Amino acid sequence: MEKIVVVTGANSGIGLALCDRLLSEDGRLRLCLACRNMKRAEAARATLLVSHGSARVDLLHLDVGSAQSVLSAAEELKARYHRVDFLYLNAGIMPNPTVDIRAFFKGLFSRNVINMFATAEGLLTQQDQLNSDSLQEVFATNLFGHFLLIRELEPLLCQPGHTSRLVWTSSSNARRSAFSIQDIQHRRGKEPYSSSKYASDMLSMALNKHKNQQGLFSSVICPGLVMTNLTYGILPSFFWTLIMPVIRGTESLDPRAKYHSLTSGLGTNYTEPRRMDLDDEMTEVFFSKLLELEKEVRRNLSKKTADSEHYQQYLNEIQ
Ligand SMILES: NC(=O)C1=CN([C@@H]2O[C@H](COP(=O)(O)OP(=O)(O)OC[C@H]3O[C@@H](n4cnc5c(N)ncnc54)[C@H](OP(=O)(O)O)[C@@H]3O)[C@@H](O)[C@H]2O)C=CC1
Ligand SMILES: CC(C)=CCC[C@@H](C)[C@H]1CC[C@H]2C3=C(CC[C@]12C)[C@@]1(C)CCC(=O)[C@@H](C)[C@@H]1CC3
Repeated sequence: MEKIVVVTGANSGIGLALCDRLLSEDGRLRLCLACRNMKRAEAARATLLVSHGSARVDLLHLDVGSAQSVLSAAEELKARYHRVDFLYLNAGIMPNPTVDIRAFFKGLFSRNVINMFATAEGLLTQQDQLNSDSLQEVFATNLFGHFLLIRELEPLLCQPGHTSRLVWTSSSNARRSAFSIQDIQHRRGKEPYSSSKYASDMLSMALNKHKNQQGLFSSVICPGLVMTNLTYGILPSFFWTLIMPVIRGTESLDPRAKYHSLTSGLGTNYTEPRRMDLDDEMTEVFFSKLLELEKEVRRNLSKKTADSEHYQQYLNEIQ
């Protein structure tokens, strides 16, 4: 049977490489590239078709950082497909990253050096902002937009007698201490990326608890440090070329494990499951907070739509 695979943030970096790999593994699948920029999505499709000429590659406009766009994209998916077998929740941002150079050199001569290179703990901060739904942009993009998408796609993901999979592109930068259950959007901190990735680890576990009975399974992977637009936003490419041979200590289906992609000292690539630092009770509280926030975002959207309809009606009347 033809498998339907949807990948968010599929037009570059890890998402595009993943699509290429998926098509190499199974030429019969139907791939949907869900991207916010259709020009880039078309270019990605063209690239994929060069090496997989007969592949079925669809495009979908999806900005995971906008609740309205997520709802429209979900409607479109429901109109196009009867089922989604794999949903890769890959789109992600790390805006305005700053590297703490002092902490880097301090860490270089400490016992924590390997952990520092693998997780960037204590090295990276970002500057976040509010998006058009008044949510923190990193939380909205890396986590909440994907959560809303899953909720909207439940009819395609939870089908009797059928199994569907969610795969989150998380990170070894996900850290419990960067996340606060009192501040799930990370409004007050300086590590929104780390917080959002920890939140996706928790959400994956919560979804397994709540949705496994309905045939929906979620897992988390960490691709390790990969040279993409995201990393080029941290440091320029020539710098990475210089330090990459030294620091390519990469990370990557047990619901409590994160699948880390790693490279040994001899350059052999392998994956290793590692247990995530998750707390059952906090995960449940987080899940209910997301459901509450979902209601609020939906209420605000309906109000916005009603307001613009009234305004349109008013304009029609005065014309
Ligand atoms: N590179 C690395 O070392 C690591 C990356 N990751 C994770 O991997 C994932 C992919 O990142 P990576 O490939 O590195 O970086 P890229 O910047 O190359 O890819 C990110 C993708 O997400 C898309 N995207 C960003 N914001 C949105 C949005 N609002 N709606 C839809 N799509 C969006 C981008 O689209 P556009 O081109 O339009 O910006 C792009 O296609 C991210 O979740 C990242 O956190 C995890 C661990 C390590
Ligand atoms: C300033 C100098 C000389 C070196 C700085 C190196 C760091 C910029 C670099 C070391 C470990 C890296 C790392 C990431 C970003 C860049 C580093 C901090 C990530 C946080 C990138 C995104 C991810 O999701 C993680 C898996 C990466 C972990 C390692």
